[in-house]
Amino acid sequence: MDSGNKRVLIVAAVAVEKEAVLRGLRQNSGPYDVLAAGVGPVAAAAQTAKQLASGQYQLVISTGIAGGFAGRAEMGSIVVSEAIIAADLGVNTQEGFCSLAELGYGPVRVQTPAGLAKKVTDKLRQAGLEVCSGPVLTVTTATGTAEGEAELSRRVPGAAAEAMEGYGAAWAASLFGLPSLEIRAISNQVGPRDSGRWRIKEALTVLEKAYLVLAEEL
Ligand SMILES: O=C(O)c1cccc(C(=O)CC[C@H]2O[C@@H](n3cnc4c(=O)[nH]cnc43)[C@H](O)[C@@H]2O)c1
Repeated sequence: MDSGNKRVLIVAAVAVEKEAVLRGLRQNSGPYDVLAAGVGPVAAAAQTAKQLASGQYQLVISTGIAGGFAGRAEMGSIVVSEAIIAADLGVNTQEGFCSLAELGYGPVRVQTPAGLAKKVTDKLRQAGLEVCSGPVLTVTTATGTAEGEAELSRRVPGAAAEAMEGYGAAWAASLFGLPSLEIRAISNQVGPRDSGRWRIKEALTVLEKAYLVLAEEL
């Protein structure tokens, strides 16, 4: 991530995520700003757009913890987006889910520049982190059943993770003509709700490690 003379905006949802990112970046005054924008795509989009209006940025990163799809992203691993997809933006019909894109109302996907995704993935892997690069889904309702997980895997083959903000931040970035990326630490598996198996502290530690590695790149 060559920042040139422009800044990188890192958009987390909640304070503990923001703090983990800042610990990784060693709180120093590099060319980045870290926000806790709130939970969900609307909060992420609104806060990202507000911040980008200053015209100081070259890249937006949506970040935090996420659910991982089994067989793609296990607990304690990192997911780097190839694309950021609004996976539940559409209509449920008797024939099944129909996305906004299929209905002709515009995109539901923001592509991450391939070179950027590869560079970040390689860098994190070289540092010994377990990393998967793939589609990261944005949902407005977290998945809590095996059927829900199966349906999302069917809609987006190769889906690596689900979270609740990425598409909002990425859409705001695209309105300003900026590229975006999502970097998530996996705290739980997507599927039947079992909050006793969530590993939020561990995921926040992995998130911190990821930003320690990326600090030199930002
Ligand atoms: O209580 C629950 O069962 C529950 C299930 C999923 C998510 C939550 C949250 O309150 C977390 C929302 C927050 O964390 C991100 N996140 C982390 N894991 C997931 C997930 O599996 N699906 C969706 N979002 C997830 C999300 O980006 C929010 O910022 C509670």
